[in-house]
Amino acid sequence: MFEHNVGAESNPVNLAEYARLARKRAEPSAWDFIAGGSDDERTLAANRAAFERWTLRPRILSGRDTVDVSVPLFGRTLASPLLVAPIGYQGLAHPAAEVATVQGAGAAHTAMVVSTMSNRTLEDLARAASAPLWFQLYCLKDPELTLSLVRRAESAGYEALVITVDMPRMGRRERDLRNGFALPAHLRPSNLLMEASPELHRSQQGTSGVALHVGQLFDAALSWSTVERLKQQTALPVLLKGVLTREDAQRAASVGIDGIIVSNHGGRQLDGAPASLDVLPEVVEGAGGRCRILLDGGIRRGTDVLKARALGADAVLIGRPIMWGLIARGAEGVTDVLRLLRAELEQALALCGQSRWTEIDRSLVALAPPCGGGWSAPEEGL
Ligand SMILES: Cc1cc2nc3c(=O)[nH]c(=O)nc-3n(C[C@H](O)[C@H](O)[C@H](O)COP(=O)(O)O)c2cc1C
Ligand SMILES: O=C(O)C(=O)c1ccccc1
Repeated sequence: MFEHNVGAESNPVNLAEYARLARKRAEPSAWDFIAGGSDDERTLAANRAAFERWTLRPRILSGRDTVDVSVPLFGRTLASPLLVAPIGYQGLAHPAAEVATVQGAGAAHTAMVVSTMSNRTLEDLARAASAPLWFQLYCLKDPELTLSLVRRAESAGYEALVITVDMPRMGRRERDLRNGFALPAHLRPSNLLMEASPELHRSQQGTSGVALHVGQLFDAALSWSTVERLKQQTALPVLLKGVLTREDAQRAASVGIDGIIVSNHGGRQLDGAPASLDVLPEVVEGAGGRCRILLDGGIRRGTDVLKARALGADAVLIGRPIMWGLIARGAEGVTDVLRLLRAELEQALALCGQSRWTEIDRSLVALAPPCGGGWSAPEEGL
């Protein structure tokens, strides 16, 4: 359905072309870590397939010639509904690691979520920022260490706390096991002041150093009481990332959680979990208007962003395509990926006869029989 070779080498015009460029440039085991999912990668594939099942219902003769994609969120207006998803170990993608991503996102006026597992300190990243930053928290076995990360994020000016709740342990990423993937010795989880564990850097076929490290560090018994305590301990808006059911959305709302990120972690955790888009409506229902709803997983086109909005998302996060931009072109690549996606979104909005992001509703989409073709980037590596 979409064949595109011309210009892909030098000047990508869409995210698929960035994927191709990045794949050529990346070190193969780093590419596999970034691109891969868990087990059979069914959930990874499902994220994309879900978008292909919806069509848009454009309305004609709207008489409107402006588009406004700004979105009010947690007391501030974001320039667009796109955010950079939290991604750990970005030193695998570029020597400047998260610094380049922060700069690239800033140039595109796009908010970014910084991972607990960044290769630069959260303070260094705050200094490099020119757009809002949120902090993504992995709850660690040591509750004092966890709380110290929250305090550091508050002091550095981060505007929201995203608690990732879908990784009590790391999914089995078979590409990493096959590659004996480990974090190269020159890279560190810089926010964690203690000595890095040797396991993290030990390459051994059949094991993942990153997964072993997660097993040592992360709270495998993470529970609602931990989340409720953290909510009481901070004045920042708190979001839960990794909610996929109505029941959990109801509970999150009832304990005062400010936002939910509907996510299956880009197909990297439970394989067999539903596509995030497919469960968006039930999560919206469960939250009952009490939380803001964000979504990530498989967003590759402006029209995907529009579909997520029509089904109830207030904003979306972009994961792997940011790494494609970073690998291909550093900070400028990140900016370009975000600009391309935003331009596609504005174009799609206008062609749908809409002028405001905030006014889009369910009537903009309809379920359609499979129309063939679809996303053809090599990210799945098949
Ligand atoms: C290489 C990589 C590292 C990631 N690291 C984190 C992380 O540190 N914290 C987190 O909450 N999510 C992490 N994620 C998940 C992303 O935030 C996001 O949920 C997912 O990538 C969205 O799907 P997409 O890549 O299809 O856009 C990571 C994803 C990738 C691909
Ligand atoms: O790989 C991931 O999905 C992820 O969340 C992570 C966790 C620990 C370190 C780096 C990335």
